[in-house]
Amino acid sequence: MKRIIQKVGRIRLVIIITLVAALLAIGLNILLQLIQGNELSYTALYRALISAIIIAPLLSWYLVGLFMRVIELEQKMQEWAMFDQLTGLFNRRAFLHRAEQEYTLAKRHNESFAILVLDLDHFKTINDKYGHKAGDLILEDFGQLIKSQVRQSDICGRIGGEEFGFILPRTDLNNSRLFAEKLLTTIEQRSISIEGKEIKYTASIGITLSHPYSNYKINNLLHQADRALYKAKSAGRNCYQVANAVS
Ligand SMILES: Nc1nc2c(ncn2[C@@H]2O[C@H](COP(=O)(O)OP(=O)(O)OP(=O)(O)O)[C@@H](O)[C@H]2O)c(=O)[nH]1
Repeated sequence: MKRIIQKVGRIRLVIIITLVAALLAIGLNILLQLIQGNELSYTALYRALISAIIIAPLLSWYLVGLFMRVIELEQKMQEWAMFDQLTGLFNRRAFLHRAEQEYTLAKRHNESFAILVLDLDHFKTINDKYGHKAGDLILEDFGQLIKSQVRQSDICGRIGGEEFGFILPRTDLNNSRLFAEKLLTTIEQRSISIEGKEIKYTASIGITLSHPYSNYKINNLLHQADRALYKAKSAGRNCYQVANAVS
């Protein structure tokens, strides 16, 4: 039903239902008159047809509309369950789910992939200085920026307040470094205007790799990337570091 409504559209569906209702009304009326042994009354047929033509479009317009609203709400709920409202990226749960899928796939095909954890720098200071709304706007802006920077096959999500995770399939250390460098430069060049003030922000990144022969699970790999991120913060921020296990 859902697919039919989406494919046919509300107006066409209402016209189809009306035509079917009119035909049914005439058919049933003829059947009823035959069963009762009456002569075919054209006035009764005419009345049945008119009432079907009046009632069917109104009722079906209302019901199809109601059904479409339910479909829209269902789609919205699915989105809310998967995506972070502020950035439009995967939320933590969806990110971890997709990461596990990539992990299984990479193992099966004997491939490596990169895991990056990125954290916006001094975000508390930004919130304190410009207000929570400005912090939210930066997160929104960052979500847009990320979407323009990653490939369709990459997986990225907001895994904490101002922390983001990336899975780059079939990516080695060299290419992960290039990706991190490109991302940091793009972020650095970005500025957003809030109440006439130009605000700039930076980020720090931790990188690790998943090898097909290693037994590290996604959680272990995220911890490794987190530790590398911590090193990047200690190294002065606005930079990336690679986890000890792969550097
Ligand atoms: N505006 C806004 N702030 C958030 C959101 N989620 C987390 N934060 C804030 O992000 C800040 C994170 O602060 P810290 O963990 O101290 O980190 P930081 O200030 O970025 O410092 P470093 O990570 O060490 O560079 C806190 O003030 C949180 O309140 C959000 O959705 N919106």
